[in-house]
Amino acid sequence: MLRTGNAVIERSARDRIERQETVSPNALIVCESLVRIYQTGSIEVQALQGLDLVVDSGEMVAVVGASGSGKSTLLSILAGIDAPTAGKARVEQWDLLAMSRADRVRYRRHTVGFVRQQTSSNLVPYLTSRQVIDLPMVAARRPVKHRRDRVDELLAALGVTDCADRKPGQMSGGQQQRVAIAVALANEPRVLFADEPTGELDTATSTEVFGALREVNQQFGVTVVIVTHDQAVSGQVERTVAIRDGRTSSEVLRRTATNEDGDTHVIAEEYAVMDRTGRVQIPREYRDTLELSNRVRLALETGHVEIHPDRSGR
Ligand SMILES: Nc1ncnc2c1ncn2[C@@H]1O[C@H](COP(=O)(O)OP(=O)(O)OP(=O)(O)O)[C@@H](O)[C@H]1O
Repeated sequence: MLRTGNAVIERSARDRIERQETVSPNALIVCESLVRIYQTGSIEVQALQGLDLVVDSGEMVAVVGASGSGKSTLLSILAGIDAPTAGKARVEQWDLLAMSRADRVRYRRHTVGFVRQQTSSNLVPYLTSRQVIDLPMVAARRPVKHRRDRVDELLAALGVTDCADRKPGQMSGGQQQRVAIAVALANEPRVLFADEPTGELDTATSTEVFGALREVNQQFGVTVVIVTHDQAVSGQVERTVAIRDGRTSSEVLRRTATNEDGDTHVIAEEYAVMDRTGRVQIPREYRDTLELSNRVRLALETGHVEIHPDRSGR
């Protein structure tokens, strides 16, 4: 019981310590209670309403959610394109709420890479692949020899060496997206963000582009965060984070297990996401099935918590 002022203080200190411990030391991206409000005239839209997310260094994560749930807003904030209204957002050592304009330029140039859905908007119509991959390195004032070697390395890693001297109009959609990934990786960012990178592509080409993202994740150790509607894509990453109404609502974790006969299979488990204050969203189908409404009874059992419908009749 927290009756006295001192006890309350003790508890908040403990909560703070527990909070620090819950963020893994390997965390590269940390969002806590992140809020983004857009104001258009007198209308206010809360695109992010207290979103929590942690992504570890080297992870490949898919972010899914209905249209308007806040996925693109989240990615724009993390990529340094948009600024949050409140909350906490950290990528590597950068605090995204307290960056100066110069910091933001440095952050976008060196820490993150971004691939957009529209294949055409990632590239420049009159530049060849070699020239467009070189551009971010010219902006970062990298030496000529380094630039030349890095272009060759990226073209080879993404399987588009044969497209080195072609312009976007001379390449397929899949080839254009692979060159776009190379452009995003030119300055060796820690994180690659991709907003619906396979949205304009057919299934076979989507698989090819997704394979390229996986390849760079493994080969270069770059952390990859993909916003997608594509079930095939989200089903192939180890972690899928679902956003609903501007908050993270659930996560699916996948792992490979081997049975007694030595056969391997993928196990996917869905988890609800609990926020910093202990709030958990119960899926609608569970609420409907058990007729859970505004009041439920909680019971702490050994190793789990039970939620019961309110049968008090009041
Ligand atoms: N610049 C803006 N001005 C006003 N409202 C905006 C702006 N950008 C996004 N919104 C609103 O914020 C909410 C979240 O939008 P967002 O684009 O992040 O969702 P999304 O999940 O990426 O959707 P989609 O899958 O359709 O791209 C929506 O209600 C949207 O209308």
